[in-house]
Amino acid sequence: MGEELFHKIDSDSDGFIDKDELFDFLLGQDTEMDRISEIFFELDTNKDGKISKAEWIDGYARVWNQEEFIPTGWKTRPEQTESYFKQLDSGDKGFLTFDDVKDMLSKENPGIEEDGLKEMFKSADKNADSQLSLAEFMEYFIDIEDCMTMNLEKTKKGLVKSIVFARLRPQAIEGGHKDAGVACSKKLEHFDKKTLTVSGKKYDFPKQVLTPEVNQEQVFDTTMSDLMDAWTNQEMNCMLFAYGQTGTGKTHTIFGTPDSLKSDELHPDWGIFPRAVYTCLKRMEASKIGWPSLKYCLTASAMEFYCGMGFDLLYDKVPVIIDKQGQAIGCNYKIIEKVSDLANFIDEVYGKRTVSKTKMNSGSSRSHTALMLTLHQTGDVPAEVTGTEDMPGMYESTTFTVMDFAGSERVDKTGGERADMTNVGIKIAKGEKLSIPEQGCLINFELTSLCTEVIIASEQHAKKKPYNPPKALVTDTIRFASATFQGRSLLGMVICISQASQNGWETWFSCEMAEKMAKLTAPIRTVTRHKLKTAYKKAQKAAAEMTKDFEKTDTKNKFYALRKGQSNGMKRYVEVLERLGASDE
Ligand SMILES: Nc1ncnc2c1ncn2[C@@H]1O[C@H](COP(=O)(O)OP(=O)(O)OP(=O)(O)O)[C@@H](O)[C@H]1O
Repeated sequence: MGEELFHKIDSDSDGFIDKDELFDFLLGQDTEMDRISEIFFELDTNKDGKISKAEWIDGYARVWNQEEFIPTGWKTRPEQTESYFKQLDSGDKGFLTFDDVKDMLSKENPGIEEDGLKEMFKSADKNADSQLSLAEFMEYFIDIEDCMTMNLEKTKKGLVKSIVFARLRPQAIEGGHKDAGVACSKKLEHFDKKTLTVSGKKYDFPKQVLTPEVNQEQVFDTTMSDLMDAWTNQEMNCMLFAYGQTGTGKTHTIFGTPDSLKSDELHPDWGIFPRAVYTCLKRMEASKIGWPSLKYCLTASAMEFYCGMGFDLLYDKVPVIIDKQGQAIGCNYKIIEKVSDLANFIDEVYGKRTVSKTKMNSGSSRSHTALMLTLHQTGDVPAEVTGTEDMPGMYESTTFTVMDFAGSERVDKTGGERADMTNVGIKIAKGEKLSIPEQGCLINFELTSLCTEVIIASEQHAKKKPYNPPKALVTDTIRFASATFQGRSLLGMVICISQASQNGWETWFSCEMAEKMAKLTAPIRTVTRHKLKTAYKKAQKAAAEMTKDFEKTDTKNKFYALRKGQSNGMKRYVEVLERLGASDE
């Protein structure tokens, strides 16, 4: 707890808490200015004007035994509210008595006498059993308005800007990310919390540079705060591009260590994906308290884009159709009820990915992977929300996609001859296998095309014109990702960067790409809400048609695998809607 809190307060992640950081944190907790100065003085034992981690760990418990600790955001982050409830619950009873909450109430309401605090307790204690259950505690204290607030950056025309971050990989002690002291045509010369300088060019596109010492929790809190809110509370689809040279830590950033995925409790090594699952499930549980008609189901799907085409990683790698809206049709999915359900999902996904050994990473991914978490929600929507009338049994689904892009690399690093895109195109058309340099060539082509699409989309939106992703001469990868540029999803991006001198060119390429992505401005749309029963009928009809199509298809027909995947995916979707009660009378 002490260490976790240290990182939370150390907002610039320089390894020290300075006075401003402590003030920022504690003023938010309603602590008096004088008391904050006293706390700072007490913790800064060597009086160098900053609190090191050792000083913090040493003094934290001492100081906070005198102060009751209230975590930041406990009223706006349901996932924090639960842990705060547990902290207050002396003796792990599973409920709170007046004595448990008395100090917290008096801190929150300075000047109110004990009788007044008792009145508050009574108001929260709905069933008058002198105990606050988690549900009662949340219902009384959670600030729904604040939960719904996002800080998206917008242009004057109201277009939403993409949210781009850079994460620096720690120096490796061996392998391709150990500094070999080799001069390269480009060089990472400097980085700080906001900028990166590569060969004289200063990049200021990152909303924040996540420096090497930044831990997994901080990466999630920083990069995902708005995306999580958009996805779980604001009816928006979200897409996070993870990009970087091979071995720079994309998989580490997305998933974290394999062992950590066995845990269902918050784990320090979890990457973004398990944290998103954990936070989403906690939020849904908390939402059910204030909104009893809510039912939800979280599903995970995965697609691989290899040789420009999409394949379902959860169903025999059958091809997936990307429709005109850039949506993947008929992907199979797994139901995720707890974080440890992800372990199997990830084993399956990453076991099936097309991986080649390159000089830089023994398990380098030479394909792009889309990992999709879809939150299906149904419930009665009250008139206060619709603005018109009560709408019973409504349904919506929002998807959070992580697009794990294979990195661009110079040919001499992948090991092989230089490839040419025309020959690559001919080979793909003939269905021939690509060599590693040819896979690299296609990857570079797709990444460059994506940047071009960002520029076109932003120009169109600035002119108040719609952007249409290209239909011809593009790969499925680009059609899928560029739907985001239309405003169908809120876009975030994390680029992972190596510090090693021999990787300067790749670092420069990553910065150039991220700089372009950061220029994206789009009119972000919310998803459409339907009646659950209507969505169910439509899905049943589509599943029946697709199954009929598939059953009529000969195994030798080139569309056999595709139709098999579609019919399976649609049947599974029908099952999800049934889980939500769509078939109940
Ligand atoms: N921030 C970090 N902290 C600790 N270890 C890291 C970090 N980033 C990367 N690593 C380690 O570096 C190695 C390579 O990282 P990872 O597999 O995540 O790279 P990648 O970018 O996904 O590569 P590829 O594109 O080839 O799949 C792993 O052993 C990982 O644990």
